[in-house]
Amino acid sequence: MSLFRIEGLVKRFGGLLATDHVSLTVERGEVHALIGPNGAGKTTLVNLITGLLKADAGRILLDEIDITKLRDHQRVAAGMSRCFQVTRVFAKETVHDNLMLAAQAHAGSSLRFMAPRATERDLVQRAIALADRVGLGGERDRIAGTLPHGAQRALDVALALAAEPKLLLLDEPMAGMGPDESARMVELIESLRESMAILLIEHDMDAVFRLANRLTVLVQGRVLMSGTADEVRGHPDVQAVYLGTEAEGHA
Ligand SMILES: Nc1ncnc2c1ncn2[C@@H]1O[C@H](COP(=O)(O)OP(=O)(O)OP(=O)(O)O)[C@@H](O)[C@H]1O
Repeated sequence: MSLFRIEGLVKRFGGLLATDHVSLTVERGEVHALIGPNGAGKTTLVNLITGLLKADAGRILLDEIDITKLRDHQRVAAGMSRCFQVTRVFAKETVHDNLMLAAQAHAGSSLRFMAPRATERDLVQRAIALADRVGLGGERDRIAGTLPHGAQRALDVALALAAEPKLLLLDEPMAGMGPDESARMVELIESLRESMAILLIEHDMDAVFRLANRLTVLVQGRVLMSGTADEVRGHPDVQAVYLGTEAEGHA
């Protein structure tokens, strides 16, 4: 069974079908990229998945649990975590304190931690492990707002990992990055795929094609196709509406 399934999802804004009966699956261990030209409905779909928007029809299942009607924090508890285009890092706190807060929030919401209660030492260990996991082990005492942009995004990923997600949603993780920072983010995402499924929304097509096992192409709210990188690249409709000159450089 697929870890994550969207079935016939619909979202209307007045007369506009922003999400038009979208279905897709994400398997365990998969990086699944969602691509499409501007206005295709990627952001709307992400907001439906995370619970920021309510679907008009259809279902969303995570590990066989129907999460369609769950609130956003309940979806996180069910195993879905999101990284934001706008980072939620507390800029005036240290890297370590940011991670402590995230670990604490998860301990408070996780039944596993309830008995026995997570001790301060457990949380410190967890914060250290999270910093190491995203390559910020040497920066734990640094004030988060003084980190370079790429490192702040890595910290944002670590905050999402604190919830121990089964599915991680990465919404434009490379936005605003130069080539070196992008390359480091690709490595980081690569290192995560063994322990969780990833749904990646990203404009950087080099990164997308390097990372994704499968891609879903959205056009005008509809799924044009889902397939491997080669299948997507070779599909004439995709080339026409998306990878062609019409949308060069855009996602
Ligand atoms: N709250 C809203 N009210 C009305 N229309 C909306 C709303 N949100 C999005 N839309 C419309 O829905 C369509 C899909 O928008 P969406 O932002 O999901 O696309 P996108 O693929 O994320 O595009 P981009 O890459 O430009 O962010 C667009 O036509 C947009 O104008």
